[in-house]
Amino acid sequence: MNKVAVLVAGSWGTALASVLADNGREVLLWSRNEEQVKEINEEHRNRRFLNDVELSPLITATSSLQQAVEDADAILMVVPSSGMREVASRIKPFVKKDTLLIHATKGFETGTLNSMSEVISDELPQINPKRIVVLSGPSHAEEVILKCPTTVVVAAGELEAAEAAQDLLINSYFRVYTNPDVNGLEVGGALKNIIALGAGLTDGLGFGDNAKAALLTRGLAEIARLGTAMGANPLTFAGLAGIGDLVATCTSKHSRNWRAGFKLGQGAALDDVLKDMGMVVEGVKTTKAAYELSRRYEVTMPITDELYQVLFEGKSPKLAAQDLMGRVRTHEIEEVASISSPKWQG
Ligand SMILES: NC(=O)C1=CN([C@@H]2O[C@H](COP(=O)(O)OP(=O)(O)OC[C@H]3O[C@@H](n4cnc5c(N)ncnc54)[C@H](OP(=O)(O)O)[C@@H]3O)[C@@H](O)[C@H]2O)C=CC1
Ligand SMILES: O=C(CO)COP(=O)(O)O
Repeated sequence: MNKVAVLVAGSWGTALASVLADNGREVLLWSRNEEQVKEINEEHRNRRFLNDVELSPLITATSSLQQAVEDADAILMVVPSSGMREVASRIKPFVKKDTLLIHATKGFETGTLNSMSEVISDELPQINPKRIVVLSGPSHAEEVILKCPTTVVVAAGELEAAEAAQDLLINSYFRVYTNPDVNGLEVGGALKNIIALGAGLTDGLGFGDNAKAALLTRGLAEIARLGTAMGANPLTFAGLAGIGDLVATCTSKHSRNWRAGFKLGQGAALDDVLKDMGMVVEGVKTTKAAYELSRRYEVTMPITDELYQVLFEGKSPKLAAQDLMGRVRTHEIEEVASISSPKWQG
């Protein structure tokens, strides 16, 4: 696996392209922005997203999707969830059926409530769905690009596909685990952004560490409740794509979701916060998707419900916090009647 296409040249795509280049892969990094392509090729920089870090000469940028993917042994899709279907459908004519397809996007499709692997599978029917790999875990681009020690996890229906992705990406500062639980990784990766928005909100409101710990812990409980109803292994949420990513995102200055929540907690309006960020804040759309998924799967998700009302119905964050604290008293741990966890064959 020597040639890898990375779509797109946002912060996470560029950081993953650097990991691949450090592993000796030839990387074609696609962007729809000609100026960014020129900057990467001529100056080896992607200043808008990753400041002044120098990129490897093994990374070549292109604005042609065909050129990026047609000779690629592997394609790494890192498009924000809102653009995944469009980009997947545009590459369809050029993707061969044995290409390794990995995605590292954290979100669900608005409207259909499809996961990203379902969207990719719809648009690229030539790829065996069991060979679509999900990459998730606690991994801020700003730290990966500086080669800070990072651990992630990849999941696919076929062990061999997950191991191929592991081989492609693992190195001395980027440790990659495998897991058969595609649903668990996709639910954990997407929904932690809701809780990160909430953690930012509580910090913006001036609540303390107790409130943040409560939000992380009870947030994890509702993520696991929905994930399990969708067929995930509850233990996945005790791993990198669950508690690992929650800790990294809810406590980090790098997190766009935390930063957006913080500004909302200080009284800013959602539209202004998103405009100022200039980068993707997946948690906003994911709050809507999770609110709808909780109804589809008949799962109680009080934090998601309150955040939905704050983001989309003008509820005050303070009242949302009061309402969460004033819920009817309940047990901490729920009975789980039967769990059927995904497993690899053989
Ligand atoms: N940043 C991180 O540390 C991590 C991010 N992720 C996930 O990775 C995904 C991408 O996030 P990230 O790289 O941070 O986002 P950024 O905001 O850094 O960059 C997003 C990029 O996507 C481009 N883009 C958006 N929509 C389209 C489209 N329809 N077609 C083509 N290009 C498009 C934007 O281009 P333009 O500027 O032209 O709009 C921009 O270059 C998200 O799901 C995020 O949750 C996961 C782990 C870590
Ligand atoms: O997913 C991430 C870290 O694992 C990045 O989170 P943000 O999108 O909130 O920056």
